[in-house]
Amino acid sequence: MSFADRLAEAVQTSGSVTCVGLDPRKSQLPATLRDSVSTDSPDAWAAAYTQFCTEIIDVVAGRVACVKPQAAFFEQLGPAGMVSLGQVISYARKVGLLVITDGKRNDIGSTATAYADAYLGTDSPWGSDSLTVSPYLGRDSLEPFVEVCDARDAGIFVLVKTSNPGGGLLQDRVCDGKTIYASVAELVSELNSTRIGKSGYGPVGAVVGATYPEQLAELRSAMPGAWILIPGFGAQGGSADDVKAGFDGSGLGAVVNSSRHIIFAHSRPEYKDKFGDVKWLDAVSAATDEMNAQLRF
Ligand SMILES: O=c1ccn([C@@H]2O[C@H](COP(=O)(O)O)[C@@H](O)[C@H]2O)c(=O)[nH]1
Repeated sequence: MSFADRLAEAVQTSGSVTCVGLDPRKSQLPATLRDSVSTDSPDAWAAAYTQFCTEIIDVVAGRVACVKPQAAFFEQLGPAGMVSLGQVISYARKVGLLVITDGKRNDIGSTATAYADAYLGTDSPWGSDSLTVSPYLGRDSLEPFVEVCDARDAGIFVLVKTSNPGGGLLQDRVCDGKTIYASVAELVSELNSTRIGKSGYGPVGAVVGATYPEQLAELRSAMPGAWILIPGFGAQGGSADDVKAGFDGSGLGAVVNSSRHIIFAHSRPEYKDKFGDVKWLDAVSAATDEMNAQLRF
């Protein structure tokens, strides 16, 4: 089954459009886990990251649409962190969760093929269902990813309108009468045009931040066949109202990512007293329920 159709199925069976972001940070791990790291070595932290993420995965499996490990936090630990990332991807897939690896990769076409081969598809070394990619190198840098998506029923999410405050510096520039983000959206739609599956969506998705609700509405209409990954919910200020426009009439078409507000829920003021560090997994569970409830439109 194509990635787009599998994502639709994951949303329908879990009854959730939530994507849990797996962004482990040493200083924010629950004290119970942080204190178990006996030597300050990359290997020890990597083992803690694997434990942290797999325990979260156990709590959210079947209750959310997908997970999004952020490669940067694993890369911070060097090779040991990369081993941990591999373990986390494979564990999530084993328990039936779709994985979006957030690596924002891309390069010239021949190198893009190597990235695509590396990350995409169950038989690839990383075994991820999908990957975030940058459009900056142009169409010939995206096509190799799309070819691998076709061959392996995988997906990509192209950065279209990012959630950060400075993204507009380049993305909002007007060129040939339209914004750069609108031009990227056109490219996303073109690449999907011959690849739309049963769910009405193709393998080429888009990243659009919850922090730009007006542009999200514009981009939903501009890319009717593209799944939208919406980061920026929660910790970056995006709300349920802000992401509403990302969905189609059947409640499909978008998944909303929250990382810090779910995985570090034990330190949020509203959960701290009730759960604290000891019951950090209960805090993850409560934050997941809360987000699911907010996004039930
Ligand atoms: O435009 C973008 C693209 C990616 N991200 C990533 O999503 C998560 C957000 O984490 P929160 O803790 O929920 O803020 C993180 O991995 C970012 O690198 C994004 O925020 N915006």
